[in-house]
Amino acid sequence: MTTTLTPVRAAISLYGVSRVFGRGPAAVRAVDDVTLEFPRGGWTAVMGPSGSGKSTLLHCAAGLEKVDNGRVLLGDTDLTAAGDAELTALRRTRIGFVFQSFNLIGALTAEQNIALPLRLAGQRPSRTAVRATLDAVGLADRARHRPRELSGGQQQRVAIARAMVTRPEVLFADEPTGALDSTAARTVLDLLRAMADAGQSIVMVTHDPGAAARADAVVFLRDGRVVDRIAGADAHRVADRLAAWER
Ligand SMILES: Nc1ncnc2c1ncn2[C@@H]1O[C@H](COP(=O)(O)OP(=O)(O)OP(=O)(O)O)[C@@H](O)[C@H]1O
Repeated sequence: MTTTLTPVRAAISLYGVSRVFGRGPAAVRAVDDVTLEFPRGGWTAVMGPSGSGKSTLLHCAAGLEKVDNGRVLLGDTDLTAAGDAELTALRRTRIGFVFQSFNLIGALTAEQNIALPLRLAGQRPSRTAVRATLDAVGLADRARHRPRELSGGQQQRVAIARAMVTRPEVLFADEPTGALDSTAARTVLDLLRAMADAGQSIVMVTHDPGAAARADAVVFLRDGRVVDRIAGADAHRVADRLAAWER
């Protein structure tokens, strides 16, 4: 008999994941028994009414937040079984995270911001590698600029480059276009689309049906639970579906 190993299909798998804030009658089940796979090489958007648990789910999936119940797997690595040191190492090398507010370090140039995760992971960043990452987000000519000398859209692209410099298996983005005007948002979404087309796994929380429609699939949350999933939908269909769950 031959044994074949089944390749892990999902970039991130959640099994029965719950995250509860507070205790007793005041307890909030921000994520409530969620079982969900984010496919490898796919771009998934997470939508839902305000307070439905999107950010908490994203943080649990990225190992930024402990879960109260269930398991989170990155590929076949169990994040929920990892100790703090292992989790820190995983977050630095195998996971990238982009925030709505960019979170760049103001005193550092674009290329220094991008090199930071490599330094934190104990590597000596090569200037060529850092410049290549900056080039990939269309900002080769902004290497020496500090965040305040960049537009919001450029800052977010530096933040994406910083998240990507370690070649993470999954890029998580929490409202990456939430602070951008529509032109800058489109540039950032074009970049994410190109990355997904090149095989990058992306999980993105957004309120914007237009942004969600650029993803391959949209997962809808309500009261901490997954209530719906659609694929290949345009912005109108995403907006209609979101409105239905907001009622
Ligand atoms: N640290 C915390 N302590 C207590 N309650 C929290 C905490 N973080 C989130 N919550 C609660 O958990 C629920 C889900 O919050 P979460 O931020 O995940 O929702 P969201 O869908 O991302 O919301 P929004 O769209 O408004 O950003 C909310 O009821 C929120 O008040």
